[in-house]
Amino acid sequence: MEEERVDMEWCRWLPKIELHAHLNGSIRDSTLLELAKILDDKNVIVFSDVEHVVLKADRSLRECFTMFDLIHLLATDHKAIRRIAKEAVEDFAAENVIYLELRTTPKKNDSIGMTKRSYVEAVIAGIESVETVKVEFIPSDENTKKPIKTIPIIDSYEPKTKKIYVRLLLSIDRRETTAAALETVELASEMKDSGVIGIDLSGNPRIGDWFTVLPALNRAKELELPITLHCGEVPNKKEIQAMLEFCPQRIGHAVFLEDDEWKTLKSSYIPVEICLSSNVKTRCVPSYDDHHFIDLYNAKHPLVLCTDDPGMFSISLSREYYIAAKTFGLTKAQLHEMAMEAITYVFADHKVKKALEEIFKDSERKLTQQ
Ligand SMILES: CNc1ncnc2c1ncn2[C@@H]1O[C@H](COP(=O)(O)O)[C@@H](O)[C@H]1O
Ligand SMILES: [Zn+2]
Repeated sequence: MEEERVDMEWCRWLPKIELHAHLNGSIRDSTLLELAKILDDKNVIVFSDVEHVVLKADRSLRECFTMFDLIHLLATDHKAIRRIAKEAVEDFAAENVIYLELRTTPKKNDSIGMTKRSYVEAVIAGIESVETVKVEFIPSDENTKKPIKTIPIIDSYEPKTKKIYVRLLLSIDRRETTAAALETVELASEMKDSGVIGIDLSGNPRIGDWFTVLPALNRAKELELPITLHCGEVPNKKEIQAMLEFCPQRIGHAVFLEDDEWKTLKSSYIPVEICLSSNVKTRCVPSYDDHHFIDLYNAKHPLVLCTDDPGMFSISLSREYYIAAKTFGLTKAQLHEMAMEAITYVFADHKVKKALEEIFKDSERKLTQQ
């Protein structure tokens, strides 16, 4: 084996599983600027006001949510939603992401005839219109008898992976009412055969109340929809405890846990979606060196590296693996094992997990030959 050296190229080569990525946080800057130009032409916004906001590199957590309000204004209609969903899948595939759970908050906008359902249908249409890589989107579950949607590969574009599995999580925004959150959960259940696989709770962690969304999350449990919660992105002891007690299938972030909550988390084995750059860039964690990733990693706690918002933070999943390697001295074998471990935490069925295992077995063989 050659001298161990983890570089970006190797991290791109590594097959990866992305379990925490928000659709509207994954938009290319170039697309946001194009969408801004269209709205400028319609006199809805002033392009020059928006341009410097879009291109700003570092944002505090509060500034991120102001930015999301702007993004939601720019990517408002069904056409824009289709486009950003298509491009997001292409961009993840280009990083050799072989399985993507993309999450998004279904939005309603009466003035353009958008319902939560039509929003999700636009996302699905975008995913199905990807042409640069084969997309396995509709679950291949025998009971549904639905064909796997595959699209021929176009030669002119070279994605790292030849096939990407994509599933959708519907997000509840913490600003929503109980009724609105319930509507999202019912929609997710109705769209189970259309590629929707679970529920996420996200949004500005300083806004909203756990007990407002709890009835909807309980309903999701009843409907056997897997759940992931943004947990402890800001200090909120009561809420963190309530979330851990709720026992979701996964949690995201887990930054501001105190000793007793760490104990509860570690004994619960709830997998944690780790978002290194998101936490550092939003200043929730002071530096990569200070990140709780290494504590969980050393404790062999289930975890998966994720991007959160690759567009918003100008990052990629390959880069997150590279940062983990550089910051914590992880070897190629350790990174490969960590990437492969994520199979256990995906919400997709056994058949998909088996297929992912095969891909990692193959890359493991190649790794030993490197
Ligand atoms: C930075 N940390 C974060 N913490 C909490 N929620 C976040 C987030 N990043 C993104 N979102 C959630 O995802 C939405 C954008 O994607 P969608 O419109 O759903 O596709 C944001 O409005 C917020 O609700
Ligand atoms: Zn998130």
